[in-house]
Amino acid sequence: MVNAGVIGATGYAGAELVRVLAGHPQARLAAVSSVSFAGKPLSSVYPAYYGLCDLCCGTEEEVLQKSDVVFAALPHGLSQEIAKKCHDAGKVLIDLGADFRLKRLDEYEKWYQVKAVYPELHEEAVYGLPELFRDEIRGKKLIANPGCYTTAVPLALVPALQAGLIEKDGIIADCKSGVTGAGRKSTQDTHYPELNEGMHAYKVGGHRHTPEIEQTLRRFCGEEVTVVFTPHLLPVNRGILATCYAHLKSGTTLEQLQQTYEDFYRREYFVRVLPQGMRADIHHVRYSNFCEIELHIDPRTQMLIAVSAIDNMGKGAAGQAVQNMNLALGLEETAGLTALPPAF
Ligand SMILES: NC(=O)C1=CN([C@@H]2O[C@H](COP(=O)(O)OP(=O)(O)OC[C@H]3O[C@@H](n4cnc5c(N)ncnc54)[C@H](OP(=O)(O)O)[C@@H]3O)[C@@H](O)[C@H]2O)C=CC1
Ligand SMILES: CC(=O)N[C@@H](CCC(=O)OP(=O)(O)O)C(=O)O
Repeated sequence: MVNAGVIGATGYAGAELVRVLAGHPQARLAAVSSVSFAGKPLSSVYPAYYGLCDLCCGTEEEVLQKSDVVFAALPHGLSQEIAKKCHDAGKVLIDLGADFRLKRLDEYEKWYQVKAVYPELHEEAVYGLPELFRDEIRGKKLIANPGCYTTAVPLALVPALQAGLIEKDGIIADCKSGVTGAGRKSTQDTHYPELNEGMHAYKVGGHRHTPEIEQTLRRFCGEEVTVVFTPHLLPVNRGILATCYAHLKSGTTLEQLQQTYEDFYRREYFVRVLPQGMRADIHHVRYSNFCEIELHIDPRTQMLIAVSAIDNMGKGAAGQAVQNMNLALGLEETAGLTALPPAF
């Protein structure tokens, strides 16, 4: 059995990790931590876990001591010291935050306003998007788990980009997120009367996921890529719907695109390329690690429209983190992640 620990277990991503790990056949939850709820059972923070996971919230140090694999689900800026401690103690760290995602440290420092204190750890970290970088993740000890938008958008675009079926200029990612993406702390934007029955774009023209999406796309076309990324807040709990637009290279057909995506994801358990006529829907992937992709061509504008759907808490956070743990430890990649999404 693998001893897994969660730092920041009282947040949405941490609590979802606890739920996923509870169903993992080869992992046991060894320790969880919180600052605000120190000494209290996790089930007092999330009553759904009462009688099922009554572990008390301890300190970060306790998690580090008791775990072989540490998951950090903290606001950005807090994982660098944890990574250093895990490195020194030879433990695996899967960081759900953004501290190790950007390889260009000037970009990290600019977008997150944080100093990169251990450049060698940033160098060592691998980007945990298994469908795109699986071989880099196997056996590694420091894994940067991508965020929700930065998973949904590249999965929708990379097959076409790598195959040279779309232009790298003029890519647009128009995305909608459920409110759990904003974390547990309430704000004016996430306050029920102001959120319910509404929808708005936010951080337009400057969201910090933009350089992360560009970093991934760059790796599949070997050149700089600039993306227009616009996120919107949807009045639902879970889900990311990413509608991605790109100019087609002359002569590209829908049949060619469909075949390219089906071939690219043929062996991927978690990615479902939908046949023509089926719709990608956040409803179909809730509480799961699955991603659905739907493909269209607009013949008038000669653009690809690729729509992907994931659960921001699943494939966009905790599910993918467990998939990364499985890969890092040499376990079955799908272990603990095979439950069907609820049908309704
Ligand atoms: N929600 C999502 O869809 C996704 C989130 N992520 C990333 O995962 C991370 C966590 O996000 P999320 O769970 O949504 O956030 P929440 O705000 O829901 O939770 C934050 C957690 O961090 C802890 N925390 C906050 N400040 C500190 C501090 N100064 N020292 C120690 N612990 C602290 C809180 O613990 P306590 O207050 O109990 O001490 C809480 O457990 C973030 O980096 C986020 O960007 C990534 C992908 C998707
Ligand atoms: C709705 C909402 O606010 N979503 C978050 C993204 C959540 C996420 O993916 O977190 P990372 O920043 O760790 O990638 C946002 O836009 O910042």
